[in-house]
Amino acid sequence: MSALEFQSVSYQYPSEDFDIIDRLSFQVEPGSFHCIVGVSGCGKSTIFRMTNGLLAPKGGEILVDGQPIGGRKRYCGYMPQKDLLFPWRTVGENVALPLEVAGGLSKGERRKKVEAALADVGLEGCFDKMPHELSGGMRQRAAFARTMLTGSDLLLLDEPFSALDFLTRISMQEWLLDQWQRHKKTILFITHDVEEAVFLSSSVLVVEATPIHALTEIQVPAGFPRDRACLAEPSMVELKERLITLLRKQVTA
Ligand SMILES: Nc1ncnc2c1ncn2[C@@H]1O[C@H](COP(=O)(O)OP(=O)(O)OP(=O)(O)O)[C@@H](O)[C@H]1O
Repeated sequence: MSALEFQSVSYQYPSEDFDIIDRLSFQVEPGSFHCIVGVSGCGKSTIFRMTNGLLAPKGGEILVDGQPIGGRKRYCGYMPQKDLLFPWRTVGENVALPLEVAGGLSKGERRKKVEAALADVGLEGCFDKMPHELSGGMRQRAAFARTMLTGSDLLLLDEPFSALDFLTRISMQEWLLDQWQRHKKTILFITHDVEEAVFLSSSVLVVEATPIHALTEIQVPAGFPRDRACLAEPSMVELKERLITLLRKQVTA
């Protein structure tokens, strides 16, 4: 059974006169890691907003674990481009939000779970800090811990590392692969960075044209676990060039 399936899904923004998503079908296998790449404004985030239920499709069906998403809660975790930690809440209170929304746990039980989630992302001792006291990479890890506490097996990460400096970014990529392998989640990850896409993905999903009618799936030849040295392998360099060519075609079309 697929972790996520789009069955002929369409979407039109009310202010536009065309479908940005046009009868799109694709499937994602459980436990896979796919980066979605495509030029700016092609509709990548729209796919996420429909998957997480923020936007209702005009037609078609979206299934998570074989069940339509309509009326369901907490079937996916979503991390938007900005970390969106509330500045007036401590880091721990921010990370505890999904548990508060779900209900059923005492304050003490919530704190225990959040402390464990913070330790898991390397932020032990940060519960009582304020978000502005954390570095960019630490904030992203706190946001990721919050996404993990939704308890969902499907995670949608929208350009989570785009605002980070290069060195923080590459260590966050390695950290994320480690988290993915340990927790066995299904991850969809939007990025504009072709090297990031190749390094992280089991296969890359390319948006070649808007309206989006299909995603072109391209397998990444390197296996897991992998380290950055694999990026220098001829097959990986070739893949990066292939992706750049595909994306440039769209820019100049
Ligand atoms: N609320 C809205 N109303 C009307 N049009 C919108 C709305 N939100 C997005 N759009 C348009 O829909 C298109 C797709 O937007 P979307 O955010 O999905 O693109 P994207 O591929 O994620 O872009 P980027 O890579 O720049 O984040 C864009 O042209 C955008 O201007």
